[in-house]
Amino acid sequence: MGPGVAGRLLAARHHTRLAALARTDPHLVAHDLADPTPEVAAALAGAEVLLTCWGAPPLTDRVLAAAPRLRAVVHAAGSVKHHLTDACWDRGIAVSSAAAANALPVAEYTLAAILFANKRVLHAAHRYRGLRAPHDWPGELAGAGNYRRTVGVIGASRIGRRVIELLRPFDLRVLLYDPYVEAAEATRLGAAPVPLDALCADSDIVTVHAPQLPATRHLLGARQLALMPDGATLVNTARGALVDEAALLPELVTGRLHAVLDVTEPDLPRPGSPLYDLPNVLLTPHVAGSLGTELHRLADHALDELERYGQGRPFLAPVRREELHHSA
Ligand SMILES: NC(=O)c1ccc[n+]([C@@H]2O[C@H](COP(=O)([O-])OP(=O)(O)OC[C@H]3O[C@@H](n4cnc5c(N)ncnc54)[C@H](O)[C@@H]3O)[C@@H](O)[C@H]2O)c1
Ligand SMILES: O=C(O)[C@H](O)COP(=O)(O)O
Repeated sequence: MGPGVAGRLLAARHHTRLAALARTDPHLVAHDLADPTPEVAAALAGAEVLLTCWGAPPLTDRVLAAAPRLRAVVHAAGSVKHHLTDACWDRGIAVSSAAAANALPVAEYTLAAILFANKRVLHAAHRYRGLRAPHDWPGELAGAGNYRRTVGVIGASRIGRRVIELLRPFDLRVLLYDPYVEAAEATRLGAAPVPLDALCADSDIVTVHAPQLPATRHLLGARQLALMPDGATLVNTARGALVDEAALLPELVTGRLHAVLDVTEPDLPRPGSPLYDLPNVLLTPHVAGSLGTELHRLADHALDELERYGQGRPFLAPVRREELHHSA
């Protein structure tokens, strides 16, 4: 685990818990691979479990060769794609990640974005700031409200599924586009399965939850964006690359569309990008899933998994080899 990340991720109680775990099971060790001291190399040689996170160096063939006793890897973050290789599965090493735990905060952010978009909160706040006298108040905001509005969810991923779940109590129609999900499964989740173009044309809010893959680059391109109704909102908490930003910008600059963007491409828009100032855009710096206490959620999840491993129980959130190749 990288030292900076460990500092943000592990609260004092986690260090205490980790130390207690290591005491109860002498084979359970967690060390900082970023600091290749002889002591760490020796620890690696005896390590049965590794705890990794963002910022940790990838478990290359060299690291794996230096850890002959390694039986399990617990990744206290999302996708393991940039941290592990097939070699882990070839060696039968059990892998767990906190991607499922990370899904809830992102889904919560999305729910908040959807509700605020429907209530036209951004728009109202912007107008309110410019008011000089009460009689300037714009009155009813046309198109505002939840009643009978439609949310289009792209991707029945871990996060997409949680979003659909969180939307259940509201008076909203939910559409789902996911080429890998059967219609019956979409219906069971509580969403109507539709093709991508139909989702864009029929949704007041389009929210993106697919992984970044070659096939999903610019999934929302000029055609899909043009299909979105006037005044519709795009919510992107997935990856900037899924949306063709060059096609999105004019739609935002004219005010035809609104957007809530936690991710962009690159993640921090270039200096001077209109995204920073447009009144119809809410821009956040990739924080939907990993802000403050949410990092502690990931640490708690990872320590639960370490504890289960120590007790000889299977992981709650095992990662299949296929996720290396299909996940974000
Ligand atoms: N903003 C944040 O803080 C934050 C945090 C965590 C994850 N993310 C991002 O959110 C997205 C979802 O993450 P996840 O862990 O839920 O993903 P995931 O790994 O669960 O997604 C896999 C699923 O996506 C669906 N999918 C695959 N290709 C698709 C396509 N072409 N169109 C529609 N659906 C498709 C399939 O159902 C597949 O099972 C990812 O892009 C991830 O990087 C962002
Ligand atoms: O934005 C994200 O996807 C989360 O911060 C998790 O990232 P990761 O999947 O690359 O760990």
